[in-house]
Amino acid sequence: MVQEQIERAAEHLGIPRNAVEIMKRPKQALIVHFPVRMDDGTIRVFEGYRVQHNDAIGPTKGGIRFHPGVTLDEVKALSMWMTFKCGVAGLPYGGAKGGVAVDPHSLSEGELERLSRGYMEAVAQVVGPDKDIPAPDVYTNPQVMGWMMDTFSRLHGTFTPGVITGKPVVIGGSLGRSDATGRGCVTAIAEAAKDIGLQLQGASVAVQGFGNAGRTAAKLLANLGCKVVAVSDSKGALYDPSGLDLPRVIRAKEAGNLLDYGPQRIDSSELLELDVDILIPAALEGVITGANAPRIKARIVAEAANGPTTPEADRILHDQGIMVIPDILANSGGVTVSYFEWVQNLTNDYWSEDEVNQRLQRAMVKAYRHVRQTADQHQVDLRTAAFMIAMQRVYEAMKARGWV
Ligand SMILES: NC(=O)C1=CN([C@@H]2O[C@H](COP(=O)(O)OP(=O)(O)OC[C@H]3O[C@@H](n4cnc5c(N)ncnc54)[C@H](O)[C@@H]3O)[C@@H](O)[C@H]2O)C=CC1
Ligand SMILES: O=C(O)CCC(=O)C(=O)O
Repeated sequence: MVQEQIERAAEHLGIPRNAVEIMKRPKQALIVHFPVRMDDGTIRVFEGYRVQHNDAIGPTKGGIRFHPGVTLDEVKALSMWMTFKCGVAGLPYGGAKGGVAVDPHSLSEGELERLSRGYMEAVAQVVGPDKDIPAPDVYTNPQVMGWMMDTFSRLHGTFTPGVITGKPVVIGGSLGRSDATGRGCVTAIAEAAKDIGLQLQGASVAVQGFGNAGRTAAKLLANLGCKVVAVSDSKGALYDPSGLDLPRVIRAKEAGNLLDYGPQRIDSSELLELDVDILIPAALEGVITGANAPRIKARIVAEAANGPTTPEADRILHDQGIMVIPDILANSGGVTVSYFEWVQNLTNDYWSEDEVNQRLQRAMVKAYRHVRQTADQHQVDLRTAAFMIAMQRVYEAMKARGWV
């Protein structure tokens, strides 16, 4: 998918073929196997990855995913999206990603801590505050970042908060980071809504995935007057055309099962095809495909998730006049505030939540407007425009460094 997206953007850019070829592959991929002692005394060996795609612009950056479906190929693609996300957001970073194939929900707290520390110890040689800076992704959270920061700091004998972002605030995390991905996504949606004349007051919203990204996006859109009619997680989906009671949904999710909200349930696959104004895929890749895209009715699809739409589906949505705010723009609020966290760690100067949110707002509006203007100028969709901006920047950095 990402290689096809690169090729599509390259058609509109005058950059040399060798530069495109460099961007189509990650620079390096580390595969590690590390032992973790389980609570019953046995040892399990886990396979983990850290893939660094391109570091022309600066140190690489990107989250760590703990999910049973993680593969090396998936992590490679996610590392590539990170380079272009940082490029479109104008951050001084290249892209990377990490992952372990594991179901963290099947582990005890102690096992999860040993897994997190074991992974960091295994990849410590390739990460660092001026090398590669991890962060949270699916099924990892501030506590996991805290354990990893501690392990790295102990290995180096120096308190090193800048090695990882998304940490608990008390050990150098940034205020506003937990909400940043959803908040940034909502800013992009608000800009897009203005462009197509959609009133957010009363607009209907469906959100696939009710974690860090999806839950915050739902909450903030509800604050803006939208009606959140459907949400889902890995266990199933809720739908109420008159609007879900979000605080009650959140309570059900926090108590262990989203579906305990009530009988307003639908099949998870139906959520994407609901007649809503705004659809937010906020779970995993490849959920909007050539098969279901013709039935998607939303006016705006805002990709909080990475890679939710296949290139074939992209073409179909475009032909249907549906506005897709691409992942590398829509979810770039997370890495933008991660960058703010890293700056705060390196300077020891800590900002208020208001300051973080205001800077995020400015960054998102600027990135969105730049993408929109490029799309209009070249008569391309927003994803192609976002890739064009990012690829041009990466190319210029590679040229300035004498790589091409
Ligand atoms: N956390 C962050 O800062 C960022 C996350 N993202 C992307 O956002 C997406 C979600 O990540 P997070 O919210 O961080 O993860 P999370 O672990 O906080 O939440 C994931 C959510 O997706 C749900 N889910 C899993 N499988 C599902 C399925 N088949 N159908 C419906 N829901 C399903 C889970 O139940 C959970 O509610 C991912 O694609 C991630 O790469 C992108 C940028 C930054
Ligand atoms: O916050 C970060 O550094 C990266 C988050 C991430 O993994 C993503 O944007 O997909």
